[in-house]
Amino acid sequence: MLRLGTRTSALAMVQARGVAARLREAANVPVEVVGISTAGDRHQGHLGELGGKGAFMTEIDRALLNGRVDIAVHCLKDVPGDVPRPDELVFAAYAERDDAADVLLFPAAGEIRRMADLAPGARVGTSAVRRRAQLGRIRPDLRIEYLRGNVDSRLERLDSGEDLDAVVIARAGLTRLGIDRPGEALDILPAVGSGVLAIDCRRADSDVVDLVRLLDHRETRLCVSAERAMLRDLRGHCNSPIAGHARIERDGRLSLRGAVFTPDGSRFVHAQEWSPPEKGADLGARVAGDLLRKGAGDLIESIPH
Ligand SMILES: NCc1[nH]cc(CCC(=O)O)c1CC(=O)O
Repeated sequence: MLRLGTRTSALAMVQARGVAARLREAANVPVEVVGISTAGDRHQGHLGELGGKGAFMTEIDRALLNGRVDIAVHCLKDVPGDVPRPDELVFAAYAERDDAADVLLFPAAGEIRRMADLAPGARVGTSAVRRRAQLGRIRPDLRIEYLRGNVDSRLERLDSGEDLDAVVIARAGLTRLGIDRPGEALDILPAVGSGVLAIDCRRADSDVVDLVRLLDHRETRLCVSAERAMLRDLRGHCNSPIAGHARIERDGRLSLRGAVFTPDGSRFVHAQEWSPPEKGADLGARVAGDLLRKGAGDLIESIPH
């Protein structure tokens, strides 16, 4: 029996049950999902007060390290790029990437269905600095309100009609939760790791690592290796508006686009490079180098954290 740990949010649980089902099918082993409450889920205020996204990781890492669970499932997007992972743990699989897009959603009872129809100064909810910055580039008039919490509570606040005209949510999250509502896919660069589930194991548990490897998706791993290498070299912190997205092009090469913004998006640097598919780590380093030469370091350092 394998025990699979994850956060207790509806999204985390639905993701974990999906991974458990795929493991049972691929490896013919019983898998039990264990919900683990994390500081990030318990805390209602600004994530920065807890030191950022790592607030979702600590308890789950501990449960893996002390043997309470054997496997953990994380949204890779929520795994900080500026803190090294524990040496004893390894991401044995990256599941095939789902849609990486960010979608703008509107109150269910209203008439508005497109950003172009939002009035000047309309209020848009998001907690992501990357979304805030890129919305600022498209529609500098919009008022961005800090909104975090699980998908359901964000949609509830939107639909209450009280104080928001739109919210930005990851398409992958909506799809996994089976939420089907009209929205507008935003033409912005996604977060590093968006739409990817990372499956964590104890490195020394070679039997478990071998089973979990059955779920690894090669193209996703290649893309992720480029995106994460870029993120690492940029030394971003949790308030850094950083975007990065890799893909395998039709000619078989791996491409990576990266960008770093000021908080309001008024200034930014952008880079894109290509490499052979197996050279993701080099590609990430090259794109980061290019961004840093263009001034990304100053943009990142000028933001308080
Ligand atoms: N930051 C929270 C979070 N982490 C991963 C997802 C969705 C799934 C994904 O992109 O992997 C979401 C929801 C959202 O950003 O709206």
